[in-house]
Order: sequence, then C-alpha cells, then structure tokens
Amino acid sequence: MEADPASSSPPPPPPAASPSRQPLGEEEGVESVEVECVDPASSSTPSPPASPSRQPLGEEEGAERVGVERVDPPIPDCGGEADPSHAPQPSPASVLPPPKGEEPVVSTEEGKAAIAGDEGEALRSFLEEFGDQGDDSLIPSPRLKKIDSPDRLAALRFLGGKYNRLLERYKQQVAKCAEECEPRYDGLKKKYTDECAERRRLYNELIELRGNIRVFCRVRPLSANEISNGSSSIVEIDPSHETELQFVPSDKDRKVFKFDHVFGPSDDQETVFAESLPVVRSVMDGFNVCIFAYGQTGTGKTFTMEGVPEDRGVNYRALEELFRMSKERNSSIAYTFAVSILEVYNEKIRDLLDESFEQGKKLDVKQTADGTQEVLGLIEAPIYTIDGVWEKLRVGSKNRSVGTTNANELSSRSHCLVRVTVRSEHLVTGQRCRSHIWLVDLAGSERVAKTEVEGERLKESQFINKSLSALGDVISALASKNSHIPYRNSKLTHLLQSSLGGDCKTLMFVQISPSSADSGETLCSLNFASRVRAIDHGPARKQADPAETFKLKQMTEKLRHEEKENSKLNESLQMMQLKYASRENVFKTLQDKIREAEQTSKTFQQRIRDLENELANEKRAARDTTRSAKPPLAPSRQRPPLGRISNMPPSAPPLGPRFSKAHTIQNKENVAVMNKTSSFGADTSKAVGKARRVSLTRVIRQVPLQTKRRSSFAVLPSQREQLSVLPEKRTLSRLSHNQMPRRSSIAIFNSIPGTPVAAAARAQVDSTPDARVSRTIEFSGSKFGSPQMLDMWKSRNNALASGSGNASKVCYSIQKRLLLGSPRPVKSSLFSGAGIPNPPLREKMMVGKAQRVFNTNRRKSVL
Ligand SMILES: Nc1ncnc2c1ncn2[C@@H]1O[C@H](COP(=O)(O)OP(=O)(O)OP(=O)(O)O)[C@@H](O)[C@H]1O
Repeated sequence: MEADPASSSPPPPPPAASPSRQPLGEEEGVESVEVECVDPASSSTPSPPASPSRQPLGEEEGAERVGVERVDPPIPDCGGEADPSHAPQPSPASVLPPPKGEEPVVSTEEGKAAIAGDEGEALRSFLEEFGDQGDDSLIPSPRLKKIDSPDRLAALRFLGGKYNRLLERYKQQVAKCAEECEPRYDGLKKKYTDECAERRRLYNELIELRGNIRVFCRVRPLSANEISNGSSSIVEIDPSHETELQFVPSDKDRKVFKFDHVFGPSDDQETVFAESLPVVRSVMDGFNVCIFAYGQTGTGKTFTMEGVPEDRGVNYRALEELFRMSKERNSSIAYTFAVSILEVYNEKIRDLLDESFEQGKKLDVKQTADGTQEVLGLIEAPIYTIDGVWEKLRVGSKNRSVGTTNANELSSRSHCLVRVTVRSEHLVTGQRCRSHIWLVDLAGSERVAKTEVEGERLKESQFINKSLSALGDVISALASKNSHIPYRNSKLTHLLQSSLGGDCKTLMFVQISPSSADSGETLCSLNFASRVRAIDHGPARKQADPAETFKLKQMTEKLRHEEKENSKLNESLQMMQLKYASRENVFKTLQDKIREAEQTSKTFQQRIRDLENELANEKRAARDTTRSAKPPLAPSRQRPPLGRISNMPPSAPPLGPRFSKAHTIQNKENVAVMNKTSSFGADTSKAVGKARRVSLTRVIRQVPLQTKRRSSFAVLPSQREQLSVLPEKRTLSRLSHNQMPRRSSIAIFNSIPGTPVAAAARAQVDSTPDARVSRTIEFSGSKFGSPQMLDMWKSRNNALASGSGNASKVCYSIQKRLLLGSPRPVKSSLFSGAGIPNPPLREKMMVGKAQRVFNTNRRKSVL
C-alpha cells in the first residue's frame, strides 16, 4: 500500500479542478470504489456547485454510495492508481517496505498519523478503531457511517485497498498450498485405500481362522413407548471399541460382551450391510452362507433382515450385491440365481412362494446323497433381475404368518427362511459350482407371561420357544464339541444343520433391546450369542455342483480302474521285456555258434574238395593200373544195379505192400545209372572206378528224378550248422511240396570203416571242433542190424570193404528229409498209410507225414 505523503506535507495544488477517476480494486470479488480526486486546497472551503464531483463509492452489496465533493487534501491511495501528478512523495516513515510481489503497505498507525493532520475527527477516530482490529482485519466499523465526506471517502479507499491486498494474498496462499498439497493428498489417498483393502483382507483371514462363524450385535433405539414408560438404556457402546458392548443393568453391575461388531441405535441399514458384505460375497465364490437374526421379540430382527421399503434390509441388499457381482464378472463366470422362501410355522414347513397354499402339501427335510439337507418339493423360482427378487420377497413376506402381540404390533409368528441358490460356470475352465445363501429371520423369543398371549398366539409362542430352545441345545453341543448334536429335535435346526455345524460361513445378528425393562431377555440373548461365537466352526469349503461331483466321482472311479489295468500291463510288459532280453541273449549266443559252425563247415568243405581231388587222382591211377592188368570194363548196362551191390543194410525188413512203390525204380536216386547198370553185385570189379551215390535209407516217399548228383564227401552238419541253414531249409521244405528238386540235401558221408582213407578222413574229422557234435553215420554193426550181416555185406562188396585202392571209397548220399536225421525214431504208425486205398495217394500222404514230423522235430529243436 502506498502511503499518501499528503498526510505529512501539504500536497501541491492540482493542475486543474477536474477530478480524476481512479478505481480502487479490480480483482474478482473486490468492491470497486471509484474515487474522484479533488484538489486538496478546496478541502477547507466548500467547493462551488459548478465544480462538484459526485462519485459513487461502491455499488456492490453493502457499499454505500457516497457523494463526495473533493475538498480534502489528497488521501492515501490504497491500491488504486493515483494520478502521479497528484501523488505526494511518501515519507520513509509512513511507508512499510512492500512484501515480495506486493504493493507497499501503509500501516494503520502511519495511516492514522498521516490522516490525523488534515482529516476530520471522525475519520481519525475511525482509523483508530479500525487499526485496533489488526492489519489483516476487514471488520467494517459502525463509525464509518458517521464519517462525513470527504473523510468517509478516504476511509473507504483505505479499506478497499486493504481488502484488495488481503484477497490477493489469500489467493496466492491458497494456490501455493494447493500446489504443495495435491501430490501429498493423492499419495495419502492411495495409501488409505490400500490400507483399507489390506485391513479387510486380514480381517477376513482372521475370521476364517477363527472358524467362519461371526456374531454381530445390533441394538435398536428406545421406542417411543419405552421412553414414555420411563425406561432407560442399559447398554453402552464405545465408538472407539466397535467390537465391545457393555451391559449395565444397574450402577454396580457391568458386564462386557465381545462380538465381531456391535451396531448402536444410530447405525443405519447401510452400515450394517457393509460389514456383512464379505460374507455375502463368498457365496459367489462357491461357499455356502447362512445369515440369521436372533433375539427377543420386538428387537428388530425383521427390521434388520427385511427392512422397510424406504430402508431395505440385508435380504434385499444381499441379492442386489449378488446381481451386481454377477454383472461385474460376466466376462469370466456365468451365474444363475434361484430363490425359495419357506417358513417353519408350528413345526411345519410351508412354502411361501406357493401362492395356492395347498393345505395338504407336506414338506419335509431330507438328507441328500452329498450329506446336505434338502426340502423336497420346495419351489425354486429363477430370478433374473433385482425387481424379480423384490417381487419374490414381497410375495414371501405377504404370505408369512404375523400377528399382533403386546411386544410387537407385527410380530413374526414363524421362522422365515429365504434361500438363494447360486449356480456358476467358469467360462474358461468350465468349473461348475452350486452354493446357497440362507437368510433367516427367526421368530422372537418371548415370555408368555409378559406378552400375555393366549389361544392361537400362545400355541405359536410355545412352538417358537421350543424350536429356539432346540437351537440353543445345538449351539451348546457344538460349543462343547459333543459327539452328538441334536439337529433333528426341531425342523429349524434340521434345516440349518449344515449352516451351523457344516462347512459354510455363518453370520448371526443378535438383536437386543436397550430398554431396562428387557434386561433379563437382553442378558439371555447376549449369553446365547457369546456361546455361538465360541463354536469352533472350522474352515468353510467350496461347494461344487452335485451333478459335477457325481461326474467327477465316476471319472475318479474310471481312472482308478484304468490305473489298475495300467499297472497290470506294465508288469506284463516288464516280464516280456525280461523274456525278450533273455531271448536276445540266447539268440546272440546262437548266432555266435552259427558263425562258428559256418567257419567249421567251410574248413570241412575245403578239406572235402582236397580229398575229392586226391580221390580223383587215386581213381585215375587205379584205372591206369587196372587197364594194364585186366580187360576193359563191361558196358555199364550190363553192370548190376546199384541196389545189388547193396550198400543198403542187408537185413532191412520188408516194407510191405504199401511201400512197394518206394522200391520202384522211379523212386530211387540215380535211377538212370541204376537202370543202365545190370548187376553191380555181380561184378564188383566193374563197379569200381566210378563213384556212385547210393541211398542208404529206405525211400519212403516219391522222389522226383534228379539230375546226376555230385559225388562228394560231406560231414553231417552239427546241430549248430543245421540251425544256420534252418531258414533256408524251411524255404526248401516248403518248396518240396511243389516237387522241386532238392539240391541242398545234407548228406552223410564217411568212408567205410577199416579203410585207410576212412581212417585218415576220420582222423581229420575228429580233429575238428565239431567232431563231438557231428553226427556221422558209420558203417557200424548197429547200422547193419548185426555183425554177421556186416560181414556178409563186406564179403559181397569185397573190393569196397577191403579198401583196395581208390575203389574202397563209396559215397552215400542221404536225403536230408528222410528220417535218418530225426532225433527220435518215427513211429511206424505214421507211415502205415492204412485205410488209404489209392497207393499213390497213400504214398504221398506218408511222405507228407514224414515231412511234417521231420519239420516239427526241427522246429522243436530250434525253439
Ligand atoms: N435399528 C432400528 N432402527 C429403527 N427402528 C427399529 C430398529 N430396529 C427395530 N426397529 C423398529 O422396532 C419395531 C420392531 O421391530 P421388528 O418387527 O423388526 O422386531 P422383531 O424382532 O422382528 O419382532 P418379532 O420377533 O416379534 O417379529 C419395528 O417397528 C421396527 O421399525
């Protein structure tokens, strides 16, 4: 504020009498005061009428329009723009150093002093009074009205300027404060929200650990009747201890009860429901929930649960919340709701949604397969909107049994139970749940004597008290962890069985009256509630949909069965693996042996080739010798047949007529040679020199004519060798059925015993590793039946037997398919062919049989 220097020294006269208009303040909300500055010289004398200048001081509310004739000396400018030509030089004493960014401020004292010299007494006293209010004060003084112009003008200007400055300063301070506080405010707000959420979470956790049974106490206000009767309140609630209630029936008596929350008479429905919200919400997560109100008649149970249309209670608000949550979660979970309303009236269950009220319809509580209680035949009405809910609740409420008693004009004469079934299906996982929320408004306990009921009301009271007493028994049994809980003593307890002792979340409102007249009942209710709170309920369990549970059970059963099968299969697989491993070992060993045998076979073959060469050489030498000593050999046609030479055992028994074909010439090997040879036995010398193959065994099958066979010595392959050629044999065996000539016969060769070559050959064979296992056929006595026969044969085949030269070698070819190689003798019955009239056919069959026997034996030996 600028001090007017005129106050200390007379201002210079204005250059002209024309007034200069000057606004005092222009800011928003600031009173605009227009001041006409007049020559101060004219202040002592009234100005002529021609030159007066009337000036409104302010037009806003509270501002007086004052016409001022400028006769005063210049007054201090308090914020307005003064004419610089008029502006006197401020004295250093009258001007305070202006604060940063502000105009210079004139202190009140300075102002007063400045004005004191030239202004009127009224102004001086105004400033004195105003100055007492302090620098920041703008209290208008009543004295202001008494100040006459021009003093008033000066005073107003002073005030206006002060006002403008103050306003500006406040505005700046507010802006600065807002700027500083805003981030802090945001942070604090967030912290507070987080803390609240955390507190709620911890609280819920704590409740769950406690066992999921909560007890809230609600005290209704004293009714008008009670007040008029002079009753006083006997309960005290400390707002800072929201879980404590003090019961004070008399000055000396004071009892403290603890609950999960205590609501006083001033707490409204919304506050009550807000605390119940966590329990209500858990039904949407698949938990069963039960909320019930208990208390003396007329204490506000129905008010808490149902409420009044203008202030609805828990029932309606809970359903509203369920619908809200369903909408909120509809992207992930699909919910459906259904509602049932029933009452237990005089120990009978009545369906309140059944408007027809079939008198004969008897409803009863049954236990389902999953252990829950169900009322068969109860209407379950689907609800889709909150209006639908309200409609159902209205119908139920309308059908409920109420009556007037001394204690309550609209006393509930039954226990009313609202059951909401929530079904959910998770859209991603497909998980299904079905849970219930029971909302129970119990009938009030009452003292019959006090309520003075009679007739029907008395009967109702008796039933009500009986069922409440049964409820008390159940609570006591649960609290003391009895093995038997008497749920079935009343319909009410039977219905609430799973809510009281099962795996659901339970919330109980204990309603009490604050009136001293009801102290007895109040104490009873409080004790009962304390017992309920002490029940060790155990944790709640999520409820799956029963259909889903059944399906799951079936699947579990199937899975268990399959697991059993699986383990069995695994066992057998392991066994097979073991077998396979052992067989593989055997197979490997056999393969090794086969390789060994092949090697041996090669060695022998080489040896045979050597011997053959040797034999050929010897033959050639013998032929040369014979030619020189004897006449040339007779034509081969005149030679006896090979059979005569008889390398066959002489004592071979006759085969009988059925084998006659076998002896035919066609069935013999080397038939061409044999036919041409006339008598091998007749002239043995002629036979010598040409090695021939002679079958040792009886031919029991039709052997096709074969081309001339190579004479060779061979060693009967060992078992191992046989195995090596087994696959080949099998193939050939199969081919043999097609009458294919068999070239891969295994012949048994050996030299005739007693000959030097035989000895040499034998020595060589014996020296081989397979000698032990090789089966050789020797011309031993056993093969010829008896030593005499052998001798006879030797005498007949002297040349051969004596081993004279090369002629002592005879090759014996043995068809491998004949039974000689069979490890056990073939039963003759196999070859009998009895009963087959056609000889060729019989023969074929016999051969086939022999073949099969042989193959079978071979297979056995491999396996
Ligand atoms: N918290 C409250 N605030 C205001 N009024 C209340 C409150 N509680 C109860 N009342 C009033 O008290 C009266 C009795 O309440 P209400 O009918 O709900 O009692 P009740 O326990 O259900 O009785 P009853 O067992 O006989 O059915 C009603 O008029 C109700 O409006």
